[in-house]
Amino acid sequence: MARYGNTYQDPDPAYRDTDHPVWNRVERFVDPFEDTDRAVLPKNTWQFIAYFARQAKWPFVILLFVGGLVGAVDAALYWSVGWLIDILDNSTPETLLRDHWPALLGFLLLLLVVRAAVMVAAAIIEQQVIVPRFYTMVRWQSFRRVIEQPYAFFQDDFAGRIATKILQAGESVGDFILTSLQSLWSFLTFIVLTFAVLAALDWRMAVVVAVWGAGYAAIVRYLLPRLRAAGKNNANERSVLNGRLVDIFTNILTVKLFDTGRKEHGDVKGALGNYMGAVTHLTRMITLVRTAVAVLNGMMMSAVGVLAVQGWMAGTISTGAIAATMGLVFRLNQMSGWMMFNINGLIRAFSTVQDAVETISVEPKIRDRADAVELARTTGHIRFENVRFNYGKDDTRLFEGLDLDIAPGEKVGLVGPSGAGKSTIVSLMLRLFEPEAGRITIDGTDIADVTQVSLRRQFGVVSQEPSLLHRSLRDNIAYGRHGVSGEEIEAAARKAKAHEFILDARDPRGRRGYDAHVGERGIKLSGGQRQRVAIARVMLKDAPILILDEATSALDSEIEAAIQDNLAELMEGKTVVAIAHRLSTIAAMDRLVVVENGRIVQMGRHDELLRDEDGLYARMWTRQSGGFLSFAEAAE
Ligand SMILES: Nc1ncnc2c1ncn2[C@@H]1O[C@H](COP(=O)(O)OP(=O)(O)OP(=O)(O)O)[C@@H](O)[C@H]1O
Repeated sequence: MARYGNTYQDPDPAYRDTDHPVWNRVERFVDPFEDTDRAVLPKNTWQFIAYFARQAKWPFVILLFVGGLVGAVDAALYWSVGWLIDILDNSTPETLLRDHWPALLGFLLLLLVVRAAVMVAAAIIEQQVIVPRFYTMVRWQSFRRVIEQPYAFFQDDFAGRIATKILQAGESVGDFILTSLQSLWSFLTFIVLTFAVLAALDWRMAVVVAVWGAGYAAIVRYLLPRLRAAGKNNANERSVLNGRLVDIFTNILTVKLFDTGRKEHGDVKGALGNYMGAVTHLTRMITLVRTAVAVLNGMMMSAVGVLAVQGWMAGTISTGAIAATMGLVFRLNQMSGWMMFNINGLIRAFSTVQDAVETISVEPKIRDRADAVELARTTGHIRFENVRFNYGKDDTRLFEGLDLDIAPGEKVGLVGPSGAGKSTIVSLMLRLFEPEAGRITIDGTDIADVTQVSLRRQFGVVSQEPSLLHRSLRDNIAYGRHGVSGEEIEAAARKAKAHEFILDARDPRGRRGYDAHVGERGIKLSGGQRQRVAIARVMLKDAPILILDEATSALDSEIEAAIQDNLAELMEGKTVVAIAHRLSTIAAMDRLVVVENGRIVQMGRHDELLRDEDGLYARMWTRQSGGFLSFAEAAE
């Protein structure tokens, strides 16, 4: 029987040929879904890069070797041209093959086999191992750390920005190492070999190359930190712009309804302008670099050329040696121009990693303790003991010495004006935030001593605006419990009065009923329909504590009445904490807790509270019922 909920989804069948016997042989070098037990990734950018590089050590060691060989083969080719010219000069068609066939064969092999083998090895490691697998490994491990961040972390950042950081981390770490090992390393090898060849011919030419190398290093050294700073600015402005665009499109309804003055045009223009400014700053640096390199290279090539011709005239350098020398320095010129782009790419990749590290390697403010225990199914006895809490604001305290004891199976309604702290009480129970002082216990165990997963297993939460994931309705309901059957999902949907509308559902891609997808590119559900799906999800979860945060606010009275019986069944034997502005929906609870400005000002049953006519509850009740609605009516 099919089971649903929290199951790993196999890759799309279209990508199954990734299990190819030949390709896989090399691709298996890196296991993208392996992980270490390190809780927080390194905060230092270099250490962050090294941390991942170590996990794919062998491909990178091979690449280091191959990168060096690329430079050596390149130098050998130019040197061979000179050698070829000299032996042609000194041979006749009759003697050429007879005297030089082994060397000529070697040259042919260099061209035909060695060069190709080195190139293919580099391509395989880069394209088959690093790009698909190593990138995925970095992204996977980054995602796993970020998802462990507490709720507040996600409230303080844009969802799109966090997602981008995870994606970018993979490619930037990979690109940085690839560029260093391939381009930079083979370039350095080439310079050293060129220097050696020229030194053997004429020490003055070697000095020219050494001076050129120092000049090149000076340009890099002077402009590198500046380029780096400009690159970081660039990445920041880009993500601000991206965040702003995503924010606008996420809140498009508000923008459509309120932004009549086209304020968003101005804001986007501002962000685009800043981004362009940062880009301009960066590109100016790049132009300066290119100019400096062009001038320096021109001087180097002319000097070596003059010295080489002088040597030929003096009879110390052969024609072939001139050809080899000029070939080497022309190649150096070509490489150095292109290396600047690579160095620029290297810096850009580094600053992107730096930027991503600031999001990915943050120490989570709330973490399971090392000795955290699994909380077994509780009876739902919740206690707040002398809890002090604010939302990181120094001046105001929301809760100061809050005490609250909710007995197992008790049904408690939290009541109070907007902003009183009702939702915060619930958030603290769920450990979405942590108290500054005091403690919260469930069945006598401090919730700070248990794993967050086992704590949240105790709770079924239906909130005012339940969010549904962009998946099928079935998966959304099955999200409540791992491995449920289709029948159980349907039974829960029936109880939550969701079954009927689900049967009629059809998403834009033609999937119907429980298979229809919800969300941005799926079917659009009304607030009430979403709440019913969320109620079905919680019914399946069957947790001992039920939190109803305005759980039925979006339902019309008819539907509400229809699911009320099932809600009563759902609440049976469970501890319930309900928040509702519509007091009539919670008037029948065992106890009402009235909160005002973070303090509990009244507690008792509905009728008891009404007796205190000047009390906050009686005043709120009178206002809502217009003074006409009796408790008997409300409790019906
Ligand atoms: N994430 C947050 N960061 C900072 N302050 C917050 C945060 N959430 C709530 N607050 C503040 O804490 C106070 C209590 O908010 P809370 O949401 O608990 O009130 P509430 O009684 O549930 O209100 P409502 O009935 O309007 O939902 C409010 O002043 C609110 O502005």
